Amino acid sequence: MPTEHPHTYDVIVIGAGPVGENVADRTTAAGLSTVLVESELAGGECSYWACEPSKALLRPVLLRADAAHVPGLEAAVGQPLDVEAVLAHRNRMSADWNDDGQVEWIKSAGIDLVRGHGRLAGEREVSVSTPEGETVRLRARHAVAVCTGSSAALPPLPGMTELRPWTSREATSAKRPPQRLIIVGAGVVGVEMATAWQALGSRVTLLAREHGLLPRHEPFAGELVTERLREAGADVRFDVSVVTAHRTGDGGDEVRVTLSDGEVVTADDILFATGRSPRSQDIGLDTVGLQPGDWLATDDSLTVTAVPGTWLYAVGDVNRRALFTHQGKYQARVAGAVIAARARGERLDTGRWSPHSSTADVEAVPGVVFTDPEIASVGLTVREAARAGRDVEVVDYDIGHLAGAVQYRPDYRGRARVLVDRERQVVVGATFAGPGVAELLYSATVAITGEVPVERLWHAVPAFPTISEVWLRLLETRRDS
Ligand SMILES: Cc1cc2nc3c(=O)[nH]c(=O)nc-3n(C[C@H](O)[C@H](O)[C@H](O)COP(=O)(O)OP(=O)(O)OC[C@H]3O[C@@H](n4cnc5c(N)ncnc54)[C@H](O)[C@@H]3O)c2cc1C
Ligand SMILES: NC(=O)c1ccc[n+]([C@@H]2O[C@H](COP(=O)([O-])OP(=O)(O)OC[C@H]3O[C@@H](n4cnc5c(N)ncnc54)[C@H](O)[C@@H]3O)[C@@H](O)[C@H]2O)c1
Repeated sequence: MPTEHPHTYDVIVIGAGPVGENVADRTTAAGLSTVLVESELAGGECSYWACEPSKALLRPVLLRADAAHVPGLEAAVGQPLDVEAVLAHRNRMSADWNDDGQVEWIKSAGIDLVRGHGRLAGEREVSVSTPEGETVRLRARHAVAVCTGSSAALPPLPGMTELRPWTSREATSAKRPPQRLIIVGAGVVGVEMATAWQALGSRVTLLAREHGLLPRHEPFAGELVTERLREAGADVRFDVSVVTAHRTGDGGDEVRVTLSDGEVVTADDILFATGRSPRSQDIGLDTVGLQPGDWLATDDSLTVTAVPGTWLYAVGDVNRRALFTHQGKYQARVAGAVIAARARGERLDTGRWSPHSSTADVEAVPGVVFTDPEIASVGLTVREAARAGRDVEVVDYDIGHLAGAVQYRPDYRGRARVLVDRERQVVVGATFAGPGVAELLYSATVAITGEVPVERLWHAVPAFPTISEVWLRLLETRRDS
């Protein structure tokens, strides 16, 4: 039976992933009473089945790939990885799938937490089905923020239940490496998990329906990752899709996949890394006139524009603007400021790059793919610039020519590209592909969001001998071309 009197808060946040937690933090800091509703583990996908465990699996792999090529270290790192130790580290970095630490933080920030499945129940109302079988009704004075994230999207193949495929959840939490692993999908999850499990002892077959890996990146990024994956022993195939997939053998312990080119591939497990779906199927969208299962479109203030009254917000993966933790947390800071301003009756400041406008998740989304080599990108690619009709200069440089790169790893292979807006003379896109480039990305992000004139970049002098000298070489290449 529903309880009689709804609990009233200024703000209700559905979903205590990294994004929901940050919305709640900002609204609480602004003096608004806030409740978080969480159906699984506070901390969300990122903490337990995405960023944290995947990077914990990859860090030893990438460090070893670098160290194995540094003179004097080959022998020291020549042994196979200690798989048990890597998996134990992964478990620790996932807090052993226990959210006590997060709950403690939520309490210490002055935020209330209600455990259970939250659903919108009309304007400013949320009903929560608790694990105890009760229904708790919540009412918001000002805002409801939907921060329910995304889950793995599986292709519509027959027999999926019997196939028992891995999604990103199993790929990041598996207790041991399968002997053979088929991975379907050439995006970020596919290539990162191929890199990790191949190094941890699985024989990986990576199936791309595109003609290359990482189709949303500059083509050279996917080419370098393909080269290294093949050197590591992975079977990387392009232009193929799965026609049928089923389990065979004793107890169904073998997966048998027929491909569009007629080939048959077998393995112990199969991972579908084929994109994401919004977690919006069962959150009461129909009670506010929206379609269950849809992504929640917002304007730059993160307000769901299809619902009148500026009380409903969608923040993080569920709005599909930029599916990254850091970008969702950026949106959370903006949404928190917007909710607080509206609650105080203030006018919003919604110009580009202003406190109430989520601008960077359109103009300058940084992302690192933690493969060997790392791929770090922000802003436009050449393909995106062409699609948007932007007139850009494209400047390329071979990072392997840098003294800093050779110091880093004598066999360094890598490439950098920046796109310069011809009219405004500012950088609008950058991609770095090579070992150790992840930490370069912030410099490019500052150049783009700060709209730093290219001529001024000559005065930003990179230290010798570092990989950052790539900035100087890119400027010289542009000047001399
Ligand atoms: C394998 C993998 C690796 C990744 N690595 C990175 C990385 O290195 N860096 C990076 O920036 N991004 C990475 N991402 C993306 C990142 O995980 C997401 O962008 C991020 O988790 C989105 O945060 P969120 O809070 O919007 O959603 P989520 O993290 O999905 O959290 C949503 C929360 O809402 C809860 N919830 C859902 N429905 C309800 C409901 N009805 N009631 C109550 N609670 C509900 C869920 O239980 C969950 O806790 C990775 C993704 C994957 C799949
Ligand atoms: N390091 C990071 O920051 C990181 C790591 C992992 C994931 N992520 C985020 O998570 C998001 C999801 O990643 P993802 O790799 O699942 O999705 P994605 O959209 O990046 O890639 C999906 C891939 O699957 C392919 N695909 C889709 N349907 C298919 C089908 N039916 N058959 C064969 N191939 C199919 C696509 O062509 C594409 O190559 C990313 O957009 C990224 O923002 C970030």
